[in-house]
Amino acid sequence: MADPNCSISGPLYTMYRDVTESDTDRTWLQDHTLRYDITVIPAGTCGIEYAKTKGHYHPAGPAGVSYPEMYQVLEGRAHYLLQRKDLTDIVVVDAAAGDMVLIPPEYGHVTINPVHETLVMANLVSTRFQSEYGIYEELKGGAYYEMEGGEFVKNPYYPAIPPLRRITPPSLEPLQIPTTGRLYDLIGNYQALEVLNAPDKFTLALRDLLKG
Ligand SMILES: O=P(O)(O)OC[C@H]1O[C@](O)(CO)[C@@H](O)[C@@H]1O
Repeated sequence: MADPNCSISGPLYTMYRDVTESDTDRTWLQDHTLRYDITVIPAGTCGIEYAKTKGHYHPAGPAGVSYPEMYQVLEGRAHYLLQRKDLTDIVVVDAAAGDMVLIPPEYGHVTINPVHETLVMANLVSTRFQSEYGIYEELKGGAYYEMEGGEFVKNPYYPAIPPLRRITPPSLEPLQIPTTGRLYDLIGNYQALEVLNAPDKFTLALRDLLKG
């Protein structure tokens, strides 16, 4: 957090791992090395900074491309603060209930709850890796902190970084991922979800995803 001594009553957020509606879905996810999770970030601030997740990067898979992740806002609003590993691009994606957001390879991510309403979001992600927290721990969070009222303040522990780009959720059409329904309903549709395990097969579409 921007203020390491800030305090908050109760947990900043809660993660429900490996959630399914049926054993059939659980088996399908396991067979395809995928996981569906739900995260709840209650409204609130720590000091004057909005509640958020800790932040992490994903490692590269065998083909050298790092694993993406797919989110959907179920309730509330989310700011997905995405930063390239080389810090040449830092983007905040403003997402509302129903929106799906894909975290592309090379980008670390923090999710911020920027409103006075509980944020509930779901994610689908490969189980073939462990999250990497190193940079976020060393540099005390993401490259920007979002303060009450919506101001983004540069994290002073970071070197010179580009200004923050603000975008709406990019279309997932180039990846042929249907985004009109529930993220959960993509379980069983490996054509849509293969990108989570094998991003190297989709490099072109992924490269341009955040171009805006
Ligand atoms: O691991 P962090 O940085 O706390 O982020 C939590 C987020 O990461 C995930 O565990 C998976 O990337 C999500 O379920 C959750 O929203």
